[in-house]
Amino acid sequence: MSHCLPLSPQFCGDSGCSVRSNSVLRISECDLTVERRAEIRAEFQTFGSARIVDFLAPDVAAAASEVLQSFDAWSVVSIAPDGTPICLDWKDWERSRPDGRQPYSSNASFQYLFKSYPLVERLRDGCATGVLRTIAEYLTGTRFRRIVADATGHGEFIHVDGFASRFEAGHFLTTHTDKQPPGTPGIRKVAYSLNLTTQWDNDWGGQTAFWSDHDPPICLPPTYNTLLLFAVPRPHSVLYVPPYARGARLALTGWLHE
Ligand SMILES: O=C(O)CCC(=O)C(=O)O
Ligand SMILES: [Fe+2]
Repeated sequence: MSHCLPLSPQFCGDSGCSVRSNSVLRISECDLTVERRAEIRAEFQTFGSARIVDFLAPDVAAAASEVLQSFDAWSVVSIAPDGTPICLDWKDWERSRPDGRQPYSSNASFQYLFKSYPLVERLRDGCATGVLRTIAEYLTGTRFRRIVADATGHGEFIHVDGFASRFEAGHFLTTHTDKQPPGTPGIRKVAYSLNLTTQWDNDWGGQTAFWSDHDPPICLPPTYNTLLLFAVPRPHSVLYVPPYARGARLALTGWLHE
């Protein structure tokens, strides 16, 4: 996946997005029993993926969901016909492509179209604010890395990146493995996706699908406040959100690097 380039603080673009941020993150590590942690690890080791429900404290998840719902600093990301990644402010995208739900046609086998916000980059350049900043600090901190190391049986992770995504009608992400783009730091070992959509209809697409030559596909609906972890590389996609979908699929996604 491509990501928008970091901006300098004067160009943050989300200065209007002041949010309450005093909630203290009380997250799964303390809440998960030893048995539950062992179950999650066994699930990950058997299936290459695991889900942790009720991941964020309820007030934190609700605040983040609300902020992302009314967020304005999205870029539309996609791949241009010549194969170059696109990352355009969503308003410019709509101006330049009045039917913005239609992706560029491309000969490439990989294509995507959705709204993205480079949360961890914004944390680093000092632009992330409010509850999103709090969560970004948590996701890049040692505690989250320890939880994921425990849940997956991996060794220590050295680096975490992440972005927020918003999939609306017409959006999708075709099959890819999350294999490391050349020149980026670390080695991706585990992908995470924390869903923050409060209400989602199964008929609205947006499921995370895992594909295999040998096993039946696995199709996971975006479940609110559930953290999905899966091993990298692994073929997966986010299914097309049809024109009749009335909601937006909101998630925080990224990778833990070894
Ligand atoms: O949001 C998801 O479920 C997965 C997203 C994904 O695969 C990606 O951004 O690379
Ligand atoms: Fe992916």
